[in-house]
Amino acid sequence: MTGKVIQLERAFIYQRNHLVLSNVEFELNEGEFSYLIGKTGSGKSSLLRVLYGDLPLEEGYGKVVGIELNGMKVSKIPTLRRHLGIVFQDFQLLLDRNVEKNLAFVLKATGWKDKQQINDRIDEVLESVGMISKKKMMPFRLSGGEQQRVSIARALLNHPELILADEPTGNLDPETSVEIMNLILNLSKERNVAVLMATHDYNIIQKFPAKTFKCEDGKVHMEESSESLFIG
Ligand SMILES: Nc1ncnc2c1ncn2[C@@H]1O[C@H](COP(=O)(O)OP(=O)(O)OP(=O)(O)O)[C@@H](O)[C@H]1O
Repeated sequence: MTGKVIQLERAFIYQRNHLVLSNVEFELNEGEFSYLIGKTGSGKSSLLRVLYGDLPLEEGYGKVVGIELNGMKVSKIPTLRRHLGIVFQDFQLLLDRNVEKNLAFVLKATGWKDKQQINDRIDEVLESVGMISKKKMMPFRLSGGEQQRVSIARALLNHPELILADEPTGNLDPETSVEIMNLILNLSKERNVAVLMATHDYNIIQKFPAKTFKCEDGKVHMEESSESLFIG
């Protein structure tokens, strides 16, 4: 490892034929927490999608958790995803099964076979997000904050080096957003997991200042200071 979990050099990011971001130079270090901000449509989700292999990197160089994005074969995507945790605004839990089975599904899909190891790992991640008592609950019986805790637990299952979070507090009230931020920041610190979190939530950034990248006018640049932030 180079100590970098994300490296993009002269990267061009497209949605179909539409150029979204050009000449992107971007690096994130091991264990580092950072924000990705910018107005609606500025390219935050597109950048994250390139990083988790959901959009191809067509031009430039890219490496995420040690895996090169250039010309990455579809068959390599599961390997990339095993080293990553992804957290979405709308949680994306499977609604037809309980919390435990949601997590077991991911472990089985990523090659875990031993029942005892699967159970133990599920208990560990649920403990770490304070949700062990809700293991048998169906997702629709949980609050938004609880569902997001489960989705963070799911992201932790395979000991990721990097968590990519796309507006993880976007569907939560302000108080619950602060709880979820505390959880993400503590997990990042305790486990040395890097986080890149796209957000529109100015209150959260003010409350928890951190390194901030901004998508603007088809470019990504680092914000010098949180005082100059403007989020559309
Ligand atoms: N599937 C798609 N096909 C074509 N263009 C798309 C597609 N998805 C997004 N775009 C375009 O790409 C640009 C960047 O969108 P993107 O979703 O990355 O922005 P964003 O910063 O994440 O916005 P938001 O904050 O609203 O989520 C926009 O111009 C959008 O219209």
